[in-house]
Amino acid sequence: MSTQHAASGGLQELPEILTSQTPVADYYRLSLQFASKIAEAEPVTDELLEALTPYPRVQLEARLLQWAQHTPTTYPKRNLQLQQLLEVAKQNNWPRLERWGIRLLVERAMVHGDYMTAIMNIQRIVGSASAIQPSAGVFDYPLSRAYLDMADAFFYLGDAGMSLEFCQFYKQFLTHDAHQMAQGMKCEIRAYTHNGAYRTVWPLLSEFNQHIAGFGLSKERVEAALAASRVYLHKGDYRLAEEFAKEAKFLARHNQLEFGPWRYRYAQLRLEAALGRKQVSLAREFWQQMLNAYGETTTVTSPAYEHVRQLELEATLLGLEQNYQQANALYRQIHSLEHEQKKQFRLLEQLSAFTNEISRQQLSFLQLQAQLNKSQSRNMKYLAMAAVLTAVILLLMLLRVVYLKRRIEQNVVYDGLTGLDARWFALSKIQRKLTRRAEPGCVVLLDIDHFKDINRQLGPCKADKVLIELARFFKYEVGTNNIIGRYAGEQFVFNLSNSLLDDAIGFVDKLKQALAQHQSKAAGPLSLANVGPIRFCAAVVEADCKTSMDDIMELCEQQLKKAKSRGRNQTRSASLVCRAKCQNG
Ligand SMILES: Nc1nc2c(ncn2[C@@H]2O[C@H](COP(=O)(O)OP(=O)(O)OP(=O)(O)O)[C@@H](O)[C@H]2O)c(=O)[nH]1
Repeated sequence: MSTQHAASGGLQELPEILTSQTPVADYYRLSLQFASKIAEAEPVTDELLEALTPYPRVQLEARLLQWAQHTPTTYPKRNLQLQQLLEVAKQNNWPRLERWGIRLLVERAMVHGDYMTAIMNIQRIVGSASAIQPSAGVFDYPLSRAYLDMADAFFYLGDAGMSLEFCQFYKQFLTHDAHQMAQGMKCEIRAYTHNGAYRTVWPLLSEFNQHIAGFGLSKERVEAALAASRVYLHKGDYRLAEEFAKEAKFLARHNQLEFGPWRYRYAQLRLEAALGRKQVSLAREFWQQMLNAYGETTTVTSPAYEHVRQLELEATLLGLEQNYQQANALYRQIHSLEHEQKKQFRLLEQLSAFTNEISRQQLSFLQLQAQLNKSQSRNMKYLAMAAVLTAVILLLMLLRVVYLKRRIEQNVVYDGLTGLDARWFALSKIQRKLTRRAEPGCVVLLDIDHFKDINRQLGPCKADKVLIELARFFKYEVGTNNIIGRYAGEQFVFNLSNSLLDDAIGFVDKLKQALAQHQSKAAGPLSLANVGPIRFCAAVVEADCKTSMDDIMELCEQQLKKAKSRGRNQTRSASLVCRAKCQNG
């Protein structure tokens, strides 16, 4: 177990905090104490756990450590305890502690040969493990480590194919890490050897040798020799298997690496080679060496698996020694253990079939959902397009309606040819002006002389333009303070506010002169330049607020008729003013 712990990292930088009497200082002091406990591998005491009560995350870390420190004699009872700690980590969203707890659970399950539990728990972290470095620490569960554990669990469970897959996952993880690559290769060699795929094993073994030679990995050289020995054993070449086991022993001794687990491994390989060659006494010797080495070591990867292997080897040995009774007893034991494992394996198969079915259904559901989403989005697209199109059509229709309404309004309110106010509109405005004012004003009705001749001379279209130009001219002269409208064909009506009768007659005279001048200046395309002098007769009627528009216009028409009867270019006037005071409004 590593002696480094993150909690001690920042402590040297914060001496004041450590000496102060604040809750934060307490926290750091206790963290320090906790870190030193890990470093010295002292048991986490209940007192320490109690002292850590105000700091639940640190306390949970200490609880996990305490769990890990206990010898796994009461598995799986204590397993439940660990599950509870994991639940706390999960509820508080402390993912690293959760992963570390799962790792402890997996390690314990592997030791007890409970490979299925191990596999199921590793699956729990695969989605959440973020740390991938092999050095991510013992207080976490890096994904690379999880894959290797998965490969081991499947191998010991007897599924070398699945094991191989996880070896390859593991190998692909950190290709730049020489040790990890070597471990991945070993993992693959083990699976291929188990499956008897020697054609694949040999090149892989030589690749492994090249790899470790390139990095000077002396430990791995021992491993390579052990792996080669295992391959030859599987092939039935016991002599070469013995040679490579001896080579492994030599390399380990040469590199001062001869420690328990390896002594156990090469003794086991030599025992198997001796059994293969039916060298009974030699096999018994290696058997003893193997047992001695096993006693020295506590770090055999999977004690449960090794236990079965040992039983198998011992049974074979006893068989060769013709001690059939004991051999049979051992075989029965192996059979029941294997039966247990097979049960586990079958359960696992059922589980994976079940999870595969779920994944398949999930997949088809997702595909269906994707299709639905696709067609839904396509429908939505069409719907949106139709909505936009309808909106555009409606908008265009609305604009058309507004336009037509305005046209209708304009035709009603304004004269369509000249743009002046229509007769009724002009008269009602003039009436309003008159009634609003106290002073009388004048209304003028004028009629263009001999317009019939202009029509005849120019034709109706050009005569229209003459009318338009005349309207523009009169509007300009009358000014914006007064109202002017088209009364009928070539007749115009306008008012002169605040003008007495004489002023209005004067204005009409000036208007006649101005028209003559205007026409004389007119040139080019202007229609006024193309006709003879235009003159008009006018009727000027003075009125006030009391007179009705009908009376005014009736008088205007009478006066106009009189003017015409006198010839052309005449003006006639009359007054409807009673000379009494008008009331405003
Ligand atoms: N081009 C055109 N001619 C119009 C329009 N309205 C009326 N007229 C013409 O104006 C002429 C009016 O004829 P009359 O009422 O006899 O009057 P006039 O020819 O001006 O003769 P007096 O008014 O008696 O001098 C007719 O020929 C109408 O066709 C119009 O909007 N456009």
